[in-house]
Amino acid sequence: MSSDVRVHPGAESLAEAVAEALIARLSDIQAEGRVPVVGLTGGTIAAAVHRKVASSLNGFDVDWDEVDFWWGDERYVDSNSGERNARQARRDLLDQIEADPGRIHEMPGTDSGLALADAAEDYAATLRTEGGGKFDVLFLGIGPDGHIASLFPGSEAVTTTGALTVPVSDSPKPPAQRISLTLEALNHADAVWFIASGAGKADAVAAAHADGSVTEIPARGVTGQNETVWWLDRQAGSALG
Ligand SMILES: O=C(O)[C@H](O)[C@@H](O)[C@H](O)[C@H](O)COP(=O)(O)O
Repeated sequence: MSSDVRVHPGAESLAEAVAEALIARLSDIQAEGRVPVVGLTGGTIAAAVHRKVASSLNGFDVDWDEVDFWWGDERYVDSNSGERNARQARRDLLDQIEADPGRIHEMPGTDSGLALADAAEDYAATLRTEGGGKFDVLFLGIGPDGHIASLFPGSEAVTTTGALTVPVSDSPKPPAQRISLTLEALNHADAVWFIASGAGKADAVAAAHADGSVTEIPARGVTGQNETVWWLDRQAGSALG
């Protein structure tokens, strides 16, 4: 896999660099007269990026009312649960920048009353009808096992084709029930920005850059249509050759 690897000294400088790059990208897209589409992820480094975006003075360059936000995966729990990726993103970013509620496209929670499979299908339908899916920037955290979104190694979800979303009922990382975009859907993104920090990610990052099975290391299976960037801190990049 050929991709752009950008290594920063630590989590703080990494989060700051990613935040500034996102702001610049969104501002450029708006200058072209388009509404940018962003795919968010969960995790600690994503939360740090969200806080940096919210506190950046350059954030004034972006018209935040005119940005669409989606998620690559979500935990299938109550939509008010603190476990939700969306809850974290709202608290650290979306509420701070006063994003347009009509442009925040959360995955359903259990309080929707939908069965897991129907909830996954519901999000796929929303992606189709509301023009999502063609992300300008799609963020992906990576797990120490090489998972991205809620596509875990060896799971059926990794090999699902012909669908935008997949219900995950047996996630090895709690909670067990999740909704994830499929590899096919993730691969529609214009730019894919992987973000990883800390020594615990070093082996997964190196494995993602090595040839081999995508089922074994799902992170091997996603590249942007135009750009793939691995945003790392020094520790996360320490096992790259
Ligand atoms: O739903 C989840 O469990 C998380 O979203 C998860 O997929 C996360 O993105 C990665 O594991 C990286 O997380 P950290 O940055 O916290 O290690």
